Amino acid sequence: MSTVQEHPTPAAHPRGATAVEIVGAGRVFGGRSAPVVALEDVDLTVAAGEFVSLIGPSGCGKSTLLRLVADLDQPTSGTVRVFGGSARDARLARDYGIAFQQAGLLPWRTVRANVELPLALAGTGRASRRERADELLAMVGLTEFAEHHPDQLSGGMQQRVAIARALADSPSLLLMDEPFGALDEMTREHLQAQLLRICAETRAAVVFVTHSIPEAVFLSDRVVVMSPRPGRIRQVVDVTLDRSGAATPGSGPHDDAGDDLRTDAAFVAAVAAVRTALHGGGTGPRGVDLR
Ligand SMILES: Nc1ncnc2c1ncn2[C@@H]1O[C@H](COP(=O)(O)OP(=O)(O)OP(=O)(O)O)[C@@H](O)[C@H]1O
Repeated sequence: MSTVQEHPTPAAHPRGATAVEIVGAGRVFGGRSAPVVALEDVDLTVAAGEFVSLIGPSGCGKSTLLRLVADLDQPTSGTVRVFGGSARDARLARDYGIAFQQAGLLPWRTVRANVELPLALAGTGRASRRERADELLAMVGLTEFAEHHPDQLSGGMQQRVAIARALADSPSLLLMDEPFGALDEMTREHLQAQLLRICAETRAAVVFVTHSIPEAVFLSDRVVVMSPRPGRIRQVVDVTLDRSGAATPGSGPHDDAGDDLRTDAAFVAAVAAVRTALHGGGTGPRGVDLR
């Protein structure tokens, strides 16, 4: 099993301990005649190293919120700060890695060259780039496909390449929009466990959009439950699980999928808490301590 241990763990980000700070953010699409209020008055702070998932009904603004953080779109009201600066500065400084629903690979580059791209942009030398890309391709199970081109891979395989690319430069922040949505269940659980391990090693903060309640609970320190359009934060569920087992490399081929955690009573209770919040039951305790 490949790990990312030989890459240095980044110290706390030089520009501050808060990865993302969103204050009063709104996004209205369209003209005055038929405006679509995608987001309204969203406040959210993600600490450095924190894993936060966004969950909510289709069209509630999850992707829009992530795009504001990535500086792929701008809020019509409120502010978005990333590591204390503007979202634009963070984009230009390549402070974050992104893995979105569409893999977005460059079709003329090989799989390995796609994974190497963030490192090439950062000026990393050829040998180090190759070593890192091969390590990540092993992690996502695509070693044999390093010399292939994206159109020779299935959609799920392309998505795994995109995840490897997002991790290549060990970013302090990962922005992920349903990155595992197209994968079969076994691969999905394997990559969830790998992602936990990577986050434990690199202390990267993650903002993760998903439709899967178990996935959100398995991965997250906090699950942000959004309401139907106009998207607002309905409830934040704090999830306190002991993930040390799931985040530690195992010795067997299948013992890294966090199976123990997923069958734990505390995990099941957290899933129920998020489900209740999603269905509108926001009257319970804000924090759910399940240790
Ligand atoms: N570029 C755009 N122009 C107009 N409307 C948009 C645009 N992007 C998003 N919207 C609208 O904003 C709302 C939120 O969309 P968004 O994609 O953020 O939702 P989502 O929660 O990510 O949905 P899903 O779970 O289905 O991916 C939707 O009503 C969508 O139609």
